[in-house]
Amino acid sequence: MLIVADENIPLLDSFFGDIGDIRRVNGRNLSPDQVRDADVLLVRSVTRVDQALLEGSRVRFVGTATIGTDHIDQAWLETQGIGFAAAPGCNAASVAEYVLSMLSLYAERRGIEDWSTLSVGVVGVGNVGGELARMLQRLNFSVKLCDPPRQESEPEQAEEFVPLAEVLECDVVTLHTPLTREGAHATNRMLSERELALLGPDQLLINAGRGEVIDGEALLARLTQPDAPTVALDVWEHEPRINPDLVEKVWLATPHIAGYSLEGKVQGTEMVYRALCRYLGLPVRKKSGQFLPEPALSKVSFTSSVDEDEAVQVALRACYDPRRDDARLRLTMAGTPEERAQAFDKLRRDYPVRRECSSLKVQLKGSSRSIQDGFRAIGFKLKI
Ligand SMILES: NC(=O)c1ccc[n+]([C@@H]2O[C@H](COP(=O)([O-])OP(=O)(O)OC[C@H]3O[C@@H](n4cnc5c(N)ncnc54)[C@H](O)[C@@H]3O)[C@@H](O)[C@H]2O)c1
Ligand SMILES: O=C(O)[C@H](O)[C@H](O)COP(=O)(O)O
Repeated sequence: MLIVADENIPLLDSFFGDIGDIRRVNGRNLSPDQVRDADVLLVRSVTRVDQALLEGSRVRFVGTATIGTDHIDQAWLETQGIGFAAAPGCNAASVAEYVLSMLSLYAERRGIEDWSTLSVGVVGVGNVGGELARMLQRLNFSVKLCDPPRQESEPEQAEEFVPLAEVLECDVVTLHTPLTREGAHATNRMLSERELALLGPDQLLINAGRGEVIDGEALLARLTQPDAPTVALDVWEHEPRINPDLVEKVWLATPHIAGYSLEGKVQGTEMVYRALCRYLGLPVRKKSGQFLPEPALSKVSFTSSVDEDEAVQVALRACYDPRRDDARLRLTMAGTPEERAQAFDKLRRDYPVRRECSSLKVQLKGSSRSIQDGFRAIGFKLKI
């Protein structure tokens, strides 16, 4: 069996080595010739999988080691009887930690002592937005949720949700919707000139969903106005050819790495492996946990005199501080458009190992119940 796989999927040999021969490819430029003789195709978000790529090939199963599926023409795969699996939720904790770090940095930037006084609006309350909202609620933030598809399909939970306009009143608005172009709740350019005009200078807008959910031109125009909101973007229109003018105007700019914790990536591989085993009728023998190395930072300890919020944020930023990724991206902005696009992909391909908060043991001497709850909310392991 031939498995053609994106070279950026980690642990290909460990998970798939005994299922078939693996051919590693650059997912960004995959051509029909490279997949024609494959039985299985494993991709990440940068490969468009559709009729143009697969027609006439031997491919019977496609897996994407990602949460997002907007790069896959699932309807066409179905018409061809080609099996398909994604990795829902694999990197949800990683994205939630990215957002929490943003909140910590934003509170500091604004001189806000207690970060939980910021109100947070979550748009798209699925695996990522749901996980984030749970963490925020346990950390005592006031949280508003916007998810019209869920509001409609879960009438018993309907009062949990508010309209987009109400969420846009929060101190922080964070986007976690998929990219959809059709239907009553299509998200393509969901935030355009009109919605962006509702945001003011004391607000932070974060996009960690898909770039096209915000109209980039409208955002750039809004950011040139004196009363513009603060903006943090992880995802961009036209990746990897992102707009350097937008990077310049954005507060924190990262190259689509919010979900790039090692745990998130390895769980993505594991979920696709499990789905392929099911498809082929093979036993599932491997788990992501067996391949995760000891983290470089495995323990932190705090004394009893520590301030609760400060301790949680120190530990959080020790695991992930987006300013490093922002600095790396800005350094690539000087080149030609082609050099910038290559640099964007290179930053993602060579991404340093980043571990989730769950990999860090926190020792708290003589701590209160509420400080323990704060750490637990984000998934740290506690040693009391
Ligand atoms: N930046 C990153 O690294 C990164 C990582 C993971 C996922 N993502 C993106 O985040 C998206 C969300 O991930 P998820 O795992 O939570 O997906 P999910 O499918 O579990 O949840 C998405 C939620 O968005 C809701 N939604 C759809 N249209 C909406 C609209 N118009 N307004 C408000 N809500 C709407 C859906 O009802 C659903 O509840 C993915 O589709 C992917 O594109 C980005
Ligand atoms: O959809 C996802 O899971 C994320 O956006 C993911 O982090 C994308 O990573 P990529 O496949 O582009 O490496």
